[in-house]
Amino acid sequence: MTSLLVLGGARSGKSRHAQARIEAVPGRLAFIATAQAFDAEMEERIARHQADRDARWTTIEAPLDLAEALARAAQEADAVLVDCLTLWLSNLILGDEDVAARSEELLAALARCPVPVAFVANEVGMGIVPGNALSRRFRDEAGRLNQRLAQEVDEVVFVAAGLPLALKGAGKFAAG
Ligand SMILES: Nc1nc2c(ncn2[C@@H]2O[C@H](COP(=O)(O)OP(=O)(O)OP(=O)(O)O)[C@@H](O)[C@H]2O)c(=O)[nH]1
Repeated sequence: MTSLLVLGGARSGKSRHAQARIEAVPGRLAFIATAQAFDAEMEERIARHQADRDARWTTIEAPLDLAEALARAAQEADAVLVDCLTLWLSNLILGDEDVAARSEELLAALARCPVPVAFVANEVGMGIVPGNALSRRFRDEAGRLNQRLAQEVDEVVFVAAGLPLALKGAGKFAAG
């Protein structure tokens, strides 16, 4: 089934773009959230996102077990949105997980996914080189993960200032 990767910076409109693309698919929709609410502001943000999704959506929260969540979501829904890969990567690094193994697991789950799936990820690393090793590792791993996903998916879009820029396979995702 076709797949989409939506890249962008913070508050670029990437989540909104990905949600709209998935909502164009008829039927039941699954939202896999990798975020965790650690404070009241994040709780409010999450509540706003939930209110923005209609009754077609179900939510699965998967801060670490993304491959398993994708396989499960694909059985219950006609299309799946994963938001976001970069936060998932951050959860893996902070949890001292094996990033390479987890990434391979995710790519295998994507290859087996029977329904359209869209991933949201941050384009990080366009600023100055971070001053500490952990941030530099995160930046490198995020770039690597985006490249891996971009190779595998049918369509890649970069969103800046709310505007989508086609990077690969324009319109191929969930067409027809
Ligand atoms: N745990 C949880 N997280 C959610 C839920 N809905 C959305 N999120 C998270 O909300 C985050 C995106 O929200 P924002 O931080 O407002 O968006 P942003 O990435 O800064 O901005 P955009 O580029 O406009 O998408 C993602 O990391 C999602 O995982 C939910 O139901 N549960």
